[in-house]
Amino acid sequence: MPSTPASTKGRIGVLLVNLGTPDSPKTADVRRYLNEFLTDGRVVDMPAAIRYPLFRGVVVPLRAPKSAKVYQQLWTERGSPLLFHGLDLKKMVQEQLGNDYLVAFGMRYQNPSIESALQELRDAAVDRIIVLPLFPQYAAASTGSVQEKVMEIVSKWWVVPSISFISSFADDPGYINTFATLGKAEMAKRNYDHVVFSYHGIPERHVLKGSQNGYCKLANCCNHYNKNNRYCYRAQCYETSRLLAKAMDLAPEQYTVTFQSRLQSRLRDPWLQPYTDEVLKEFPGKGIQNVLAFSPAFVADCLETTIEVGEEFKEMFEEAGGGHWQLVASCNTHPLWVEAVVDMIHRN
Ligand SMILES: C=CC1=C(C)c2cc3[nH]c(cc4nc(cc5[nH]c(cc1n2)c(C)c5CCC(=O)O)C(CCC(=O)O)=C4C)c(C)c3C=C
Ligand SMILES: [Fe+2]
Ligand SMILES: [Fe+2]
Repeated sequence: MPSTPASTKGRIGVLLVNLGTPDSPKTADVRRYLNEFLTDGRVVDMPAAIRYPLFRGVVVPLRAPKSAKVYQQLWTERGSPLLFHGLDLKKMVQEQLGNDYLVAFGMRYQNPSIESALQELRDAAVDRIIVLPLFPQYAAASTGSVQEKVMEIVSKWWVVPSISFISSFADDPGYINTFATLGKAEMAKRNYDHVVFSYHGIPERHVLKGSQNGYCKLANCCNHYNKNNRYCYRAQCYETSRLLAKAMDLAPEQYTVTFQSRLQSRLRDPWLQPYTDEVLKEFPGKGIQNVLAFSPAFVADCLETTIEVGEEFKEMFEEAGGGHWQLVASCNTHPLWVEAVVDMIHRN
């Protein structure tokens, strides 16, 4: 008989998840990635009988070669930034959390898959699993899709462990402090006339579908983040912006909240507005010459930050007569961000 009873407590599993990225910037790999991404019913919420033939047969074949060119611009020696920042974050969070925890990293689309990351935790017989989708603001198309995938996988396990989800962290003090610190460092280098908080867009329809008891009407309802719009993407984007502005001592007239990356569709369904590309073209006419741009919907640099905000918007701003456009780097593996993630896990 052992002198002390063995503890029944195992390690705590932590699953960090980001969106996903192609395995390489080759058209074939980009096509495979887009096929998986854009046939997800939470991303493109059309009936499956239309979605699959339309996207696999028309949209993705047309888009893949163009997207591949952009991914070629983004690619580094270490591959896609979204992937290597995620793997680096996982390592650093593991070091900080210590041996009582086991941290795994997965992507919603492509590799490393959520399935492989969950299997790592299962093999280690973790006691319970904390899932942190790396999306600060809740969207059914991003966070919701990760939650659905995790539940689909574990529902097939014979023993289903206790699982908790950190569904959003739009107002998390550590997340806000990381971006504010990065922003202040840029502001110390030069004077800016205006700040833009540019979030990934989603169709307006997605916000309305998630509206509880019809509370959200894409108007002032989103101005205050409260129990009625707890999971409203738009309300959370405004709340993040307000908190960032407060942390950087910005008055309301010194910043604008905008939405980027809308998928142009012939159906012309509206996405969240105002659109970043339209707003920035009006800045020079208003005497705004120096703009500091944040992309707070992303905690790791990726195609949407480095290329869209850092290069494409910069070019558009300059063509419209603007002076200096500067992207604030994302949280990536900033020590404050690693600490913020560790705190969120500890609090869970
Ligand atoms: C912030 C979280 C994200 C939400 C919400 C989201 C919604 C969403 N996205 C598309 C279409 C595309 N997004 C693409 C890239 C992309 N999207 C996110 C995050 C969210 N998307 C990230 C982190 C990335 C970058 C990935 C990388 O590899 O760096 C792309 C691919 C690029 C391109 O071809 O333009 C598409 C397409 C839709 C339709 C959508 C809807 C609800
Ligand atoms: Fe996206
Ligand atoms: Fe609202």
